[in-house]
Amino acid sequence: MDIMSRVRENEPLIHCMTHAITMNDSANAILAVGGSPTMASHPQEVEEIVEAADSLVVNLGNINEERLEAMKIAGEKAHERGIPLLLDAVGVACSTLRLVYAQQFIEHNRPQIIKGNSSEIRTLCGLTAHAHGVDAGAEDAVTAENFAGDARAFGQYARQHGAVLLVTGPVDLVTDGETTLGIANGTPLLGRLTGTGCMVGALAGTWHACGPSLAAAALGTAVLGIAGEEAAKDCPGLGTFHIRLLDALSNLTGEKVAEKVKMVGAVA
Ligand SMILES: Nc1ncnc2c1ncn2[C@@H]1O[C@H](COP(=O)(O)OP(=O)(O)OP(=O)(O)O)[C@@H](O)[C@H]1O
Ligand SMILES: Cc1ncsc1CCO
Repeated sequence: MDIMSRVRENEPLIHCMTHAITMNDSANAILAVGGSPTMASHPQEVEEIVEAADSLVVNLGNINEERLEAMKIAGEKAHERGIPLLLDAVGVACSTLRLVYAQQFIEHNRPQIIKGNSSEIRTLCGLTAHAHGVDAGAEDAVTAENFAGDARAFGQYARQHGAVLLVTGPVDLVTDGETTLGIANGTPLLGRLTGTGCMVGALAGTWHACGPSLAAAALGTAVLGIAGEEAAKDCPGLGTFHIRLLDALSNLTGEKVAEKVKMVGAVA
């Protein structure tokens, strides 16, 4: 059975620690593909909640003191239990606080998937980056021309940290340092709606409960990209796109994804 069907059958419990800007969209994305979301972030209850979870997503967007503390407790619990753990490194390219926190989180808790846009992942890898706030700078985008070089640089970091890197943008790159996948699905509308990167993290974290990290990461971005393409058809504007994105997500199957996925520049 494919990972998408396994999630629909098992309804895994996904603990998704994210922020107000994207909380509702992330919970609905998880529900749309068959997962069961919890979103709690109180430091005094998060350990108990992660104890019961099948997968943890930690998103560094819009942080505050309470979330920093709760995400630390949750990350340690997930590591101790050995459950799937995804770190979404939102904002590490524009905030030293988040960068240092992410580096320590990765060191201590060994997330199996580390996600970010191209500027965020370049920053984590110690490469020059041109972030525009929490968005990626155009100069940092993965393209057909720089794909092989980016695959090498990101692959080295992935091997060193025993993690899959999930890098989003017009072309997405997923690598564990051995296998690198390029995924070209999507629409520019996804870049104009806030929180779509966070939805990719929530989705990858959901499939992470029922499948290997590389496949879960690739599915996360491929599925949002394909859903975006469906939602963009004859779309009058961003508001309708937002609603149709959820419609498309809830209707996608593994077969449809296999038919629609656009792989580019795969390096194995
Ligand atoms: N110009 C584009 N063309 C096609 N797909 C895109 C484009 N821009 C973004 N996407 C898709 O949108 C999704 C989110 O990627 P993006 O890099 O914009 O994340 P992000 O900057 O972290 O987003 P956010 O800050 O809104 O959460 C990915 O699945 C990506 O493939
Ligand atoms: C965290 C954050 N800050 C501004 S927009 C946004 C959501 C996407 O990253």
